[in-house]
Amino acid sequence: MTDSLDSLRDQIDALDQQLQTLLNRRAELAHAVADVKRREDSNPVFYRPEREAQVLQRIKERNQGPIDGEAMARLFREVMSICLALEQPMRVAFLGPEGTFTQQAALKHFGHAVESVPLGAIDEVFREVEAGAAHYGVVPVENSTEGMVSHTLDTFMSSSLKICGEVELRIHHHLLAGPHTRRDKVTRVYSHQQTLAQCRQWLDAHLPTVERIPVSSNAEAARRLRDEWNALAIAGDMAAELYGLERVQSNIEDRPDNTTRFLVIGRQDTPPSGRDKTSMLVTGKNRPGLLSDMLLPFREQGINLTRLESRPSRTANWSYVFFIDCEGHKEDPLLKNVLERLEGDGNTIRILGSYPKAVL
Ligand SMILES: O=C(O)C(=O)C[C@]1(C(=O)O)C=C[C@@H](O)C=C1
Repeated sequence: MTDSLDSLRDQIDALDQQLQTLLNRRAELAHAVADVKRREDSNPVFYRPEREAQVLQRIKERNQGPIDGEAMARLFREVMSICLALEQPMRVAFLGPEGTFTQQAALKHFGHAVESVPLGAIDEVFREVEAGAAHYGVVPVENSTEGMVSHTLDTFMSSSLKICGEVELRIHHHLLAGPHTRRDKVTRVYSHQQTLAQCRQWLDAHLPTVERIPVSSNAEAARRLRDEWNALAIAGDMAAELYGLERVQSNIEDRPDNTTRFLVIGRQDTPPSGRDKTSMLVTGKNRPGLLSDMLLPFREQGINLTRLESRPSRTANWSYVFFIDCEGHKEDPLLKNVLERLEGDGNTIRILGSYPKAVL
């Protein structure tokens, strides 16, 4: 005979009580961990990205369902966010305004117990963290459709901050209307330049005569609709919700796998987690074969490169800086060997950071 509704609810109540007790016990242990950190270090680092990545990865691997592994990991992400806030309240700066995909990425990575602080430009996020006004920052670094965010790469060249983590976000763009929008009188659509480019084919097919106006961010595009009657905007879920906009059409991005990668920046080095990446800046004397010689040690040691970008070095014309991402941690023997080889060949290397691969 199947259980009655009341009996099932009684079982749920009993489990909820156990879960509540266990979660508070876990929080007590987080407090104790914070005490150990304070005893061991006069300038303790409470946020441990390598530990969080290990916890979340293990949650996903051992999950038996029926809750989906990703959903279970997101649940524990929030539990750890609350535990970390008990150890030390966190301020995380991000490329604003409120409602940007960067804020979405910051909350996905740190959970909702952090104080997220919107700033107007990428270099302002770096400065906020450098000044100690925020513990960490989150900035966009590349999009699968439009490529790299050059302002982020350029800012690293003049910053001492380290990369402590990465976040990958599937990007869905929606066509939005404001409370005063007259659908039959629309003459313009607002969005960030990259977003307009990522929706180019859809706009050509559906709004070919509507003027496309780039603004500083998708959230700013959404914000403008509050006061305008002849405009539409393209933005994501958070911006639509934040500014109370109506979805005219969902998911208008040209590429369904459109993903943006974000970097977490801070002032700490991150120990190995077991599933890491390393980002570095490499410069060398401009000569034929410079780049191929730079890449040879990686191939010889069997280390996979995940990104390679070049940017003008700004020190001399036609002199370039190479941004290289590879798998592994800078403490790994094979990668250490590669770095020694590169320096031995006369290149200058600056490790931007070794950090856990994105788990969520
Ligand atoms: O293990 C630690 O170092 C903790 O502080 C505990 C904990 C957790 O809740 O599991 C919380 C914050 C850290 O970023 C990592 C993990």
